[in-house]
Amino acid sequence: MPTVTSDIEIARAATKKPIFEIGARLGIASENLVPYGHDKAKVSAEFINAQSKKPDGKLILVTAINPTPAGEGKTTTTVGLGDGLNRIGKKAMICVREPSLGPCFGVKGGAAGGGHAQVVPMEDINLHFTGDFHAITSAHNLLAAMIDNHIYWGNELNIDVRRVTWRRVMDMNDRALREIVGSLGGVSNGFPREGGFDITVASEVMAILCLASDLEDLERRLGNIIVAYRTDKTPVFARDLKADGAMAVLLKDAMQPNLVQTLENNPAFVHGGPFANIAHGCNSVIATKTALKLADYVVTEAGFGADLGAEKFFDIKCRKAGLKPDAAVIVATVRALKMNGGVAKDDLGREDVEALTRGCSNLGRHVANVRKFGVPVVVAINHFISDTDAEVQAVKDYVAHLGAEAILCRHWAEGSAGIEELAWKVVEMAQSGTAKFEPIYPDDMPLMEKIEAVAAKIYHAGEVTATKAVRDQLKVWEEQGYGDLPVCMAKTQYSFSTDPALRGAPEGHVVQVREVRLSAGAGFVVAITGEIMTMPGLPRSPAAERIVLNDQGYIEGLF
Ligand SMILES: Nc1ncnc2c1ncn2[C@@H]1O[C@H](COP(=O)(O)OP(=O)(O)O)[C@@H](O)[C@H]1O
Ligand SMILES: O=COP(=O)(O)O
Ligand SMILES: [Mg+2]
Repeated sequence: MPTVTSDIEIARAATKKPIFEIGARLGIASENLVPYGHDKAKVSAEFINAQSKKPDGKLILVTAINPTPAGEGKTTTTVGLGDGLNRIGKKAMICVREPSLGPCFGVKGGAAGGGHAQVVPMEDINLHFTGDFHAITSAHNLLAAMIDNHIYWGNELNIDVRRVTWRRVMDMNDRALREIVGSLGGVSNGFPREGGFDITVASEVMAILCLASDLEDLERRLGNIIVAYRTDKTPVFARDLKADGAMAVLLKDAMQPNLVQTLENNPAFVHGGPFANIAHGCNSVIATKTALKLADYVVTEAGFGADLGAEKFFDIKCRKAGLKPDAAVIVATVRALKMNGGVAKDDLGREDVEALTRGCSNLGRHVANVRKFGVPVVVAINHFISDTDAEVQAVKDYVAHLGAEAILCRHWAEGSAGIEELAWKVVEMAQSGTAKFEPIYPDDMPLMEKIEAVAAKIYHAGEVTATKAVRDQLKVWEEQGYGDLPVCMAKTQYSFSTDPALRGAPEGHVVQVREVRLSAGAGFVVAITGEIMTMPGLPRSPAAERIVLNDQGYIEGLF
């Protein structure tokens, strides 16, 4: 097996251009860029507002099949495809999410792409970047502190201390903080109550930043956050605590998209970072809409498999932002197809065409699902060194039977030179005008029926179960005027079902909705199914154990 240069070594060897040059290629003058060093910058709100009259470029979504724990290369393929489009002479840019420190120091590692398809500087992007996540964490926890402080000083709003729904967040995996009791230690510390921490990427503030159209909309949405209920079950909003102004101040800079570049010096926005299993999983609307004004082709990603990220990209982000996607790329890997065909994680390196063909049922389901949104689909086989010709051919043959095309892509190993065929295919699809995007359910469908529509049409569930309390809560929110909101399904990323071990394309399974949460600021209702966690834990041997500074003070172990 040839030695593989690590992502961080490739990224460190990159010849980056000054960020002002990258901006100039997009028509962004230096006075409209706020530099963070020489290779990162935020784009000014004034410049963004001045682009509104320009025509939009074509919008391409990169999604995937149900992944292995390592991920199947959506971000890598988004970067590679952006480079590939520029290589064939198209004016293209990419929009991806900011990585979370949680998976970076936990299991999955970074989220800046991989191999010769990365955004750089990958260390900065995977660590503190431009501080957006710290700002989101601070804004979220300021609100939490103001809730307990209000209760401490007499609780004029008559908050029912048993019904505070706003938790705290931290951008790190820490199971010990999932359920805590705060304000212990006596009178001066306030009124003890149960609470807990979620990971920052699951925060409603993150979702608000990603869905807000500008600073005014951001502040309005922040004010709409429901933090608690009174004993008469009426909601208490962030604006009742006068927290929205200060939160917007903390988020002012974070609202501006971050401009960086790929290894091949092509422009990239990296902005916003919600996960797609516990949140909506898409980068910010403001970055995507701005990119559409600056480039002829915009390639963006949505987290995990198409049952999660793509469904939310279509039903939440596109619906609410008025975006009309022109094409979709479904990333498939031989390893994930074999895992969906029943092969154990440790045996994925061995050729097994039979298991792979069984696992193709997962790919076929995702192709059919994306087509239900009226978006044309192409499959990108993200080539891994361990793939055999027989396995790759089996995927191509299977996809051909679906009336679609599967294109072998070697961008991880070769950069843009390895993905030209996909780039040409995406151009053909986007220019064909065949896309007729429609969300999977209408705004005025009752909330429970929306959950049932996603479960039936996307997950192929046979039934959705929910307690009377959950159903009554949805009815109350409809009476309070939230019935037109989309739903955001919190579900395992490993299966169409709520059982992470049920791979492939299960039919007729039962989706149990155990809890619902109203994100009144973000503008969606979260339906939590199965055992999904909003604060992940660290694995037995976290990646943090291998992330160090070497003798020259350089970072090692980030991947
Ligand atoms: N073709 C490939 N060969 C080897 N490793 C890859 C390949 N594509 C992606 N990777 C690695 O797999 C991991 C997941 O890739 P990523 O693009 O983050 O996936 P996703 O965005 O779908 O989670 C990263 O560590 C990346 O470097
Ligand atoms: O929300 C999850 O994103 P990835 O699939 O890119 O890990
Ligand atoms: Mg990713």
